[in-house]
Amino acid sequence: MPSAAKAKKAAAKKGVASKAASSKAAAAAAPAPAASPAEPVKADVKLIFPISLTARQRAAVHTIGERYGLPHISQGEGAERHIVLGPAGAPTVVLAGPAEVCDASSSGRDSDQNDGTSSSSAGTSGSAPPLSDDQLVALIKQHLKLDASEEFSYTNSSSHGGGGGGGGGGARRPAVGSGPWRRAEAAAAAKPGSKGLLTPEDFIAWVMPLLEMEREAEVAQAEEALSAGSPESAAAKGRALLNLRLADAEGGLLGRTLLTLVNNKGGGSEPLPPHKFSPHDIVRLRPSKGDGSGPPLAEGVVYRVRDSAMTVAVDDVPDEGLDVPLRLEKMANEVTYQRLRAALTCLGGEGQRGLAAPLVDVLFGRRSPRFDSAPPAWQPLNSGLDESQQRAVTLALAAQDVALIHGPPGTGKTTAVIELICQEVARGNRVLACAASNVAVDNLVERLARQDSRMPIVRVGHPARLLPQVLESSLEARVLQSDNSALAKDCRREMKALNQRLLKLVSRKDRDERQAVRQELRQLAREERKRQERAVQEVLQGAQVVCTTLTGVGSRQLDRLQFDVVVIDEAAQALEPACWAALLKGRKAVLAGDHLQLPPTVISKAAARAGLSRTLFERLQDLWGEAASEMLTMQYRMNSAIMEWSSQELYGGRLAAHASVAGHTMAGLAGATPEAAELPVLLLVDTAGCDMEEQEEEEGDSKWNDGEARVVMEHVRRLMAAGVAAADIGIITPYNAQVTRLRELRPEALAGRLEISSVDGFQGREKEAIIISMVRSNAARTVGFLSDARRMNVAVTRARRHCALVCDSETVSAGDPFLARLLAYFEEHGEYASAGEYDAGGVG
Ligand SMILES: Nc1ncnc2c1ncn2[C@@H]1O[C@H](COP(=O)(O)OP(=O)(O)OP(=O)(O)O)[C@@H](O)[C@H]1O
Repeated sequence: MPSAAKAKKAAAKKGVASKAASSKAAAAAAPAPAASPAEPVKADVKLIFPISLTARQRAAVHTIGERYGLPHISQGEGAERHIVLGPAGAPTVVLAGPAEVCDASSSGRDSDQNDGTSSSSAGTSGSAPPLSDDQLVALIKQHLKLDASEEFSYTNSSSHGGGGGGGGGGARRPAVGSGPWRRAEAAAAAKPGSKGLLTPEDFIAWVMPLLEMEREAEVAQAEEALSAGSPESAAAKGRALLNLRLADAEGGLLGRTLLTLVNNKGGGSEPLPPHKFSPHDIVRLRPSKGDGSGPPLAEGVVYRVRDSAMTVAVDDVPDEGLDVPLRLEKMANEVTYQRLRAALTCLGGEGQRGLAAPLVDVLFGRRSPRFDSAPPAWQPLNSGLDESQQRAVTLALAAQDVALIHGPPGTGKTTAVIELICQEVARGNRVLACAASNVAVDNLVERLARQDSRMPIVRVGHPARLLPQVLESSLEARVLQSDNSALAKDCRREMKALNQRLLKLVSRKDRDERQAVRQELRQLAREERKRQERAVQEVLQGAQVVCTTLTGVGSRQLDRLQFDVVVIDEAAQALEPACWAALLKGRKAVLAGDHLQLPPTVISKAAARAGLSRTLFERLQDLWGEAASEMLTMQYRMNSAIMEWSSQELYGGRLAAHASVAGHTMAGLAGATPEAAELPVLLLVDTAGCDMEEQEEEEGDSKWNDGEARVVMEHVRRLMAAGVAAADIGIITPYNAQVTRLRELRPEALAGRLEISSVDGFQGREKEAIIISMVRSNAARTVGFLSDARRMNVAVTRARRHCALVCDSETVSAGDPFLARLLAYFEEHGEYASAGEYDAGGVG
């Protein structure tokens, strides 16, 4: 290693390692507030906390707010994100960092941790050193004048219930262990008269304008890209594809036609230009030439995207106009907003909440969650369920209104959800199983079918949006198999014959017969509609599990259906209004998710700032916390060195690695060569001082970094030389422009195997080896949205055996304390390499 790089490494190590050590100590102290309620306090100041709080500390501050009845919100985005605790109109106290504790606290604790930072108004500056847990507690007690002897101890939620028939409890029943039931009641008691709680009416009044802002932002984004500029600029933004040729049109997707479009250049063999289309997008097809103002040739849904072809499912194929160069445009999806508004209107009308009325009360904190008094007896169908998964299923089965399953990465929340659904079905209950994304819903359908092939499942959704392997369970496929559907088909056949006859009845003398045929046609049309509707209703009524996306719940077909249980998987990725469409259909709700992974996408920055991206899952964690939730703690993906960073930084050190994965390394992979033994579990490739600066797009604000992209590809070569298959490697970068750059550098032969994607594209997935390209390298030390802890949590925890971080340590460490701790962790527990050596091909 060149000496300059060594010096940089030493300096960087000194700076970040000490922070990592303090973070570890903080995690060990883990001051989540005790769950029991306290007298509401009347604070005469409001506190603004520094952004350097760990995610767990932030969660603790919110819980303290809940506990003492104090307003508490997160404000700002990225580097500006901070928490405000206390009444809105009160004078502000900006908390700077550890020094303040020593200046102002009478406790005198933690003086050894004081690093001399000014306590004045460094405020939300990211440069303030992190507060330890003790310091955070001391500051809160001091400023809010809380009882100094008040204990804030980390509470363990694992004490309620056992699996496989153990556990259980009830609102009036002495809890098993400390049990969630009593905590729920007590927490409810701390909210006398529900004062200060959000009502459904408040929520609707607050969220409707935010949804409108979001709709406008989405429409503006689509329209601006398509009409404000030239078609070429829409294409440059990835929202239009120009000069396409129709290569194929095939029927068969349950009545739709699949149009396959290819690049007109090079006779259709060239790849499509870079674009932002993905399966399920709503699209419009028109001639490539022209200003795009006339009616489109067709509208449809993207069915499949390949490097060199895009397949679109359309309801109606135009008779002509498809033989010219074509343009495909990506549209805004207005239907989603109509459905969200309809669900909220229903929530707003007390009389319209039906069997969900008690649930609504619990979800708005007016009543505490209730649990069965007798322990639920159940025998796991999946005999491999671990203890925390069994506890989660027990809790959800015992719940009468709501239960939350918090599943950190790889801990098997979907596994627990599948077991729960099977158990509910075995009890004769009807289940509505949802998730925000189609992929997540299809995953549920597939895994349910695997668990019990005879389970009557129906997947509701546009066939173009479903994975081929679940088409058989789709509503349309099931409807086609029904008797009523066959009768409807007969009606259509007869109508066709009558229409042909009608065409021939043109003379005056045929008038009476014409009228009779028309009359018959009307009757047949009515009959056909009735049969179709009956077929749909019969299939849906007969299904014990209906699976659909949260948006799909708003479809007309599900209008009158009600369920015993509504299960929402990946709930932390769903907007709260989207959840309501599903929740209003059930008596009880079970939400599984991880609010410490990626939040839902919100396009409008203003709406996100105002709180639209705060999910119901997060809100319920704050409202009921451990009273109604179970955290899964055993993960089945990561080597423990990878897991430990995430566990300490975000999950209070509570994650454990299952023995089957705790020590697995690249050397243990099938096909690994002796070089694989040299691959560390954690690797930091540092570009500091290597002249690898970030660059920015002219249109749009994405960024890329050529130097990093080369280093990443060099590391791919090193992994492959060690016998790692390209399909076992994933490259993650937070910036779309870097995704494009990396794909350009990817050897053609690896195109279908070496996956390169944004963090969002990898959520819920895993690879044996993950390489993260962080891109940011600038003199101003700005890191932008890299500092979002949830994004980085998802990126790192996709890796099973090896995780490599490629970044400029000077920019990244200086830009954000959370990232500084991440780098320190990698250095301390992994290996360090200079990108200079890497770029020259000198490593490995
Ligand atoms: N009890 C168990 N024993 C063995 N393997 C398990 C167990 N539970 C889950 N797994 C495995 O761990 C992996 C992750 O499980 P699952 O997809 O249910 O987790 P998840 O929490 O939903 O994941 P993610 O955080 O990625 O969304 C799967 O391969 C699953 O088969």
